[in-house]
Amino acid sequence: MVECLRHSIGPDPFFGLEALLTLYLITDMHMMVSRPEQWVKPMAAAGANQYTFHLEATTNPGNLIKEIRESGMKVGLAIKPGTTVEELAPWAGQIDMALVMTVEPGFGGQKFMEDMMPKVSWLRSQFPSLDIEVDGGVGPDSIHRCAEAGANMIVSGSAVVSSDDPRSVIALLKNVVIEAIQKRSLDR
Ligand SMILES: O=C(CO)[C@H](O)[C@H](O)COP(=O)(O)O
Repeated sequence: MVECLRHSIGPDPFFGLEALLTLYLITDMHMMVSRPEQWVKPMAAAGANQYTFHLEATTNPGNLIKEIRESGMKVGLAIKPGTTVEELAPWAGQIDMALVMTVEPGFGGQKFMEDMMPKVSWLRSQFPSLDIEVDGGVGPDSIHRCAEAGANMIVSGSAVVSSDDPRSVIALLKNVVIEAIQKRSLDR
């Protein structure tokens, strides 16, 4: 996953992105930008596989979903902590991944917002096969809550890079999520 965050609106491209994307086989672009419409074609041309935009950043989510699909990418839809899951729900049947932010977009190292977990649980109960991602403050202390709530995709920055043993942190995060997925499928 590649995160793109811009604080100002301007004509400058994401310099060097194409070279970066060729290094990865699967890339999900998390576009924490205003006017996400303007980057759909450039990201598709650069080789992105999935384009995740913020519901708060567009006035026409339906049209943007269509544009992303027509550009040959999968669709991710993200919501900030202040946005309700009911606002995302009407689009859930048309997207590949819902991203529930557990910090305010901006920078890594923030505290995990546990009170976002009901959004994840609700989405999982309503959309059993939807990819649900959690992003922000996720690490060994919070991963169990995310996995139990139903997240099957995790973004973790600080917890991994600040560890003396990043490999074991990644393995732990992965195992907790896989175990929760297996448990859910047995319970069904
Ligand atoms: O996208 C973010 C903020 O904009 C995330 O919080 C970040 O990328 C993940 O880092 P961390 O695990 O340190 O919260």
